[in-house]
Amino acid sequence: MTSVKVRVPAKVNVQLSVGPLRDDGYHDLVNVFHAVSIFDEVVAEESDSVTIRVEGHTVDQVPVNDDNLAVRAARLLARHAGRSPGVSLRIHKTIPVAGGMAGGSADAAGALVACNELWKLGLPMADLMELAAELGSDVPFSLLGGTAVGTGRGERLTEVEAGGTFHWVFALADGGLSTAKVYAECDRIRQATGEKVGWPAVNEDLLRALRIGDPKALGPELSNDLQPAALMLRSRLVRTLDAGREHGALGSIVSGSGPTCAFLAGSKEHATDLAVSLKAAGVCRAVVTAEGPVPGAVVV
Ligand SMILES: C[C@](O)(CO)[C@H](O)COP(=O)(O)OP(=O)(O)OC[C@H]1O[C@@H](n2ccc(N)nc2=O)[C@H](O)[C@@H]1O
Ligand SMILES: Nc1ncnc2c1ncn2[C@@H]1O[C@H](COP(=O)(O)OP(=O)(O)OP(=O)(O)O)[C@@H](O)[C@H]1O
Repeated sequence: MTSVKVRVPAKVNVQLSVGPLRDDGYHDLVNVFHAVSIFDEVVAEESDSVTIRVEGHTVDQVPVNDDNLAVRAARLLARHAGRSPGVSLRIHKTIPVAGGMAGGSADAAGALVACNELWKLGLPMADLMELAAELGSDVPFSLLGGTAVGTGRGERLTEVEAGGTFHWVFALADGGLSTAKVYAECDRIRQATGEKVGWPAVNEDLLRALRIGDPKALGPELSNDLQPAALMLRSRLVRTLDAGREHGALGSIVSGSGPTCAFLAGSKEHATDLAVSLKAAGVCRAVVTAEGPVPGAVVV
């Protein structure tokens, strides 16, 4: 039986600047994405109907019906290509579920690439990117990978050439956070404090640090406008972030909508040491090291 396997990375947002709430319920962003070496695998096999199986940690929270983003991606692609959507999808999840690392988006991107190959559609990347944007704001980046600036709701991407490999430590939390609820909390805080919300702009110092591959310069530039909202909804993350700083992380930040926390290290050895310290501090469910940037969804 023909089968296609695709590997798709998680992301961390090294800058997430959130503009005002738009009429369509989304926010305009400056979203600097960075793909890291934590991967989900999507396997697509020929089938008469659409089926989905999900394996891995905390997969009980992942829908195994038409709500699954990978199933939605396969159906959307089939409709676009004017063919039947028959495919058997199997997902092996390593990216934390509802963790702020674009796990569902990764699976959607993986299904687009896998089905394009399985069904021999030969659609170009540009077409897949358009379909990806229909599925979710983070899905185009999961296809592209690397490092990129996202504008609009995060779906319009411009690649950034990173000048080296960055070493990261991720503190995974128990239980996820809903992305929509975190954005809503961000709006609530802004309204309550009367904060004036400006048009987001890319941080040029951050881009420079990425381009020259300098983690010491990148660390202090990491920023996430959703962090106060994530900390309000999950106050114990304050301790997690503090522990990273105390143990010498160059930068400590909530990843996207959280609750995963990301720590930047100066080298692979530094990342390993930091991971050991964070584990010992008992401030999270699990600790993983990863490096970035890595490519987006690829057939393996
Ligand atoms: C937090 C991030 O992960 C950072 O990369 C993304 O902005 C979220 O991307 P995503 O999970 O693909 O989100 P979507 O599925 O497009 O939207 C989920 C919900 O998040 C909110 N949302 C998302 C993107 C955006 N630019 N503004 C928003 O307000 C909306 O309430 C939306 O209904
Ligand atoms: N293939 C999938 N994998 C994970 N979650 C999925 C999938 N399909 C649908 N979902 C639903 O999407 C919700 C968000 O999960 P996801 O792992 O994408 O969150 P996230 O990583 O925080 O997203 P992001 O970082 O893009 O905001 C889950 O609670 C789950 O109900």
